[in-house]
Amino acid sequence: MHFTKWQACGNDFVFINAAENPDIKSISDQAKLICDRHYGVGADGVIFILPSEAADLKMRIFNSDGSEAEMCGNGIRAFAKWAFELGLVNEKKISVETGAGILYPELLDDGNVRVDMGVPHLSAKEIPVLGFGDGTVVDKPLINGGTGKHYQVSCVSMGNPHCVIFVDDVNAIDLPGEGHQLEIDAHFPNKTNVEFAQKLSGNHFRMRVWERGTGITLACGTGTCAAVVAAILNGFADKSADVDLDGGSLHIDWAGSSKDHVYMTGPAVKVFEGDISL
Ligand SMILES: N[C@H](CCC[C@H](N)C(=O)O)C(=O)O
Repeated sequence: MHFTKWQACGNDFVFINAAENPDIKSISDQAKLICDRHYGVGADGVIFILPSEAADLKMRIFNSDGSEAEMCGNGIRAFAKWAFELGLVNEKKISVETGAGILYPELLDDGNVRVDMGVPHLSAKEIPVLGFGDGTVVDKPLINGGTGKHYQVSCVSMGNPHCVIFVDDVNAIDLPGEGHQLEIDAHFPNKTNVEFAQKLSGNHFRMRVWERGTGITLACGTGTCAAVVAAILNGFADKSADVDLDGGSLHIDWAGSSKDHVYMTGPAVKVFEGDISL
């Protein structure tokens, strides 16, 4: 099976063009093997490029544990560049059908990609999160069942669930130990991605992430969007922010109301192409 490997701020994916490999089910059933960094290609996830009746193209994303996610922010930037390179689209701004709705990535002249990520989802029901009431969930207490630590969490969905925690020093966090416990916390019926964010100055943040279904990654695009939305709602930033992740930086804009779209700008780079026998 032919694949193309992309990375976006170090979050890396095996891309598969369904036109060449139509048997999505048997391939996605092997996402765990494909993502294995010893026995497979090695990646944080597998992304399929598919035809769509509702948009220019359709994207499906599978985490390295084999679970399918609604959306991938770093992935959709690479998706847009690859689709254009393959000639599947002729415009630099395209529509992509995802589990988070139809989203609009745009190729910029500097090589970056700016994505209209749609609106953030803030009600407990949409995220989903249980036990925090039905209103907008912005800043609620949560006990980390694994360590007993008590965190104030901000819950935001970008189509996929995020639990954002603001701390004084992200480097002091035991990400392997705490990330997984929070990912599977009972408040999150669909589990959650976990972001630890630290305000550096002004609208500049540092963030580390434990991703649902993958674990620690060098960056998470939807997670960065969720963290900036939470920062703005908590009064830690206004309308835009630059976020430094382990693998690179992203710029996020959001005007601040639940009807305003979130915009993410960042890089995506093709690493190599190859073939794998499954
Ligand atoms: N692990 C995520 C999917 C990948 C999202 C992330 N890689 C991004 O860039 O948004 C989830 O299960 O919701």
